[in-house]
Amino acid sequence: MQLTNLLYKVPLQSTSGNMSVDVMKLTMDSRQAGPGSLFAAIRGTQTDGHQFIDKAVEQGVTVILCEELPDNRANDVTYVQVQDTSYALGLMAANFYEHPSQKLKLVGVTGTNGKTSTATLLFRLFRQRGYRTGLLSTVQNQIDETVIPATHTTPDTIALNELLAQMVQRGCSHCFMEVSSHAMVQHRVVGLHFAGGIFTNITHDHLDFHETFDNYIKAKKSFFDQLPASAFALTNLDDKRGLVMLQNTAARKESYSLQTLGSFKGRILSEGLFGMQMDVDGREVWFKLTGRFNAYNLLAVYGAAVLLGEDAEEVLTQLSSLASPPGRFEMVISDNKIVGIVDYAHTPDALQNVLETIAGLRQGNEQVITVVGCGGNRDVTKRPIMAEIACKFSDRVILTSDNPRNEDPMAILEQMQAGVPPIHFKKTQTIVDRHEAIFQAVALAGPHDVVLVAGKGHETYQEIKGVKYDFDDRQVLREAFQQSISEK
Ligand SMILES: CC(=O)N[C@H]1[C@@H](OP(=O)(O)OP(=O)(O)OC[C@H]2O[C@@H](n3ccc(=O)[nH]c3=O)[C@H](O)[C@@H]2O)O[C@H](CO)[C@@H](O)[C@@H]1O[C@H](C)C(=O)N[C@@H](C)C(=O)N[C@H](CCC(=O)O)C(=O)O
Ligand SMILES: Nc1ncnc2c1ncn2[C@@H]1O[C@H](COP(=O)(O)OP(=O)(O)OP(=O)(O)O)[C@@H](O)[C@H]1O
Ligand SMILES: N[C@H](CCC[C@H](N)C(=O)O)C(=O)O
Ligand SMILES: [Mg+2]
Repeated sequence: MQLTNLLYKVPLQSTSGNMSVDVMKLTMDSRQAGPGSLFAAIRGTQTDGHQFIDKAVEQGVTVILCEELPDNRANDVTYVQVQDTSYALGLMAANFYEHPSQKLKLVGVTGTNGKTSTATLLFRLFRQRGYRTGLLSTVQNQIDETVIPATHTTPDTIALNELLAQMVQRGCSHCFMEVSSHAMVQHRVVGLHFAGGIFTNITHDHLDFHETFDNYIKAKKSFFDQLPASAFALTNLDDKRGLVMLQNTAARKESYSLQTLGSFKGRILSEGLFGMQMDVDGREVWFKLTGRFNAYNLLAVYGAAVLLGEDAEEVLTQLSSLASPPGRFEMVISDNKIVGIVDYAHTPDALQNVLETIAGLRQGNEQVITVVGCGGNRDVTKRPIMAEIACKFSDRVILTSDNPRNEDPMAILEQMQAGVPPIHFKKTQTIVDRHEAIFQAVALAGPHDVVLVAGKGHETYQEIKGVKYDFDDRQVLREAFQQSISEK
């Protein structure tokens, strides 16, 4: 694409060099830059992309997009200076891929918890309704039946537009995507046209990145601030910040609630381990998902589908046949009836929701044994809180490693231990090795007891010092069940 077309609507500060060059590829990584490509220098959290401009030039790059022009500029390279490279790149990626988001109905889901669940249920629902559909999620990206591995909850702006363009090419009419708070701050969705936005909830997370809760709220809210008037903005009225999110949006304001009157109203009638009965806008429906948090997700999915023009009754009938997404309250039951639950609860709020759901499903004096850890190189403030919640709602707790990444696993566990109230010391154990921790939990369990393995959900690896080792909580649970039965 001609550089001038690529720069359509991009606020420029200055340019130098030939502006009638052709750009074949966009990249923000100098290691991927070469002849015909445009390298965008982005100031990151680890390093500053501006440091790699010379390297990109050496590799024969055609255009440099930057916030600061280098003093020594190459004659055969075009330099474009903008105020904010990530923002400019967002607009340029949309131009480069010819605005795929305008050629399908794109719905974004934001919030601390429930994005993957909501987006995945919407994706499955719309596929079941016969639409070609796309999904961009933490677990995986999908173009109809084709699975494309995901590296982020929200892909970077270039990958994102490329994926959307592929969806359009494959005839998709809808795409459901997660919009993380990181994505908002880094302008990953800046050039996109949304048909709708959904807010799930907001609780503490990612304070390592956003620093204050206020910044985190602002990041989520900015998604609704940028929605066009043609879109719908569907919010959770029962969340304290539900209305704040929509304060400045131009989009049509819609809401859902389990507690008050919203555009879409639901009520849980009964709950069991294998599903729940709800009243949704006056219709009684049985869902295969359980837990109050899933009642919210289902209501959001139903509301969004209706706002996209689908028939309410048909939507509810089809929703009732859908199962939970992978690693979200996923059950593995042993031959002797120990109930294993693998859940991606990696925030205090999610952990509490899952444990409260389990507590609500208890019928007698079954024990709840929780295995939980916290990821390294992530928000440290949640560590003691998650340990405290685990203790409060469980009979036994085994603190273990999640993805330690580049931190010392024992140091993370010490921060978790600091949250364990003295009265719970006796029921708490610390086992660094996650495999061993799961085996120990199963060894402690008897028939009908619940073993909750929290934090990693669908993940099939454990990341330790830059290496991703094969690890699947569901698989390890199955192995532990087998061993416990053969020993008994
Ligand atoms: C905190 C964060 O979001 N980091 C993302 C960010 O990295 P960064 O800002 O640290 O980048 P950096 O390493 O400082 O480098 C700055 C720039 O120099 C460039 N560079 C670097 C080295 C080099 O040799 N040449 C070069 O050009 C880099 O490509 C980059 O453009 O930009 C990178 C390139 O797009 C991302 O891969 C990286 O995601 C990392 C892997 C990550 O873990 N992100 C997580 C925290 C994240 O984004 N999570 C959210 C959701 C979480 C949730 O909702 O629960 C997500 O959307 O996935
Ligand atoms: N609506 C909800 N409210 C609160 N907790 C939820 C909700 N939906 C799911 N959860 C809990 O949060 C966990 C993560 O859910 P999900 O993967 O859908 O969230 P997410 O927002 O996509 O998370 P991430 O930020 O990691 O992408 C689930 O395993 C469950 O424990
Ligand atoms: N998208 C989240 C996932 C956290 C999952 C947990 N298993 C961890 O590794 O901390 C993040 O990148 O912060
Ligand atoms: Mg997600």
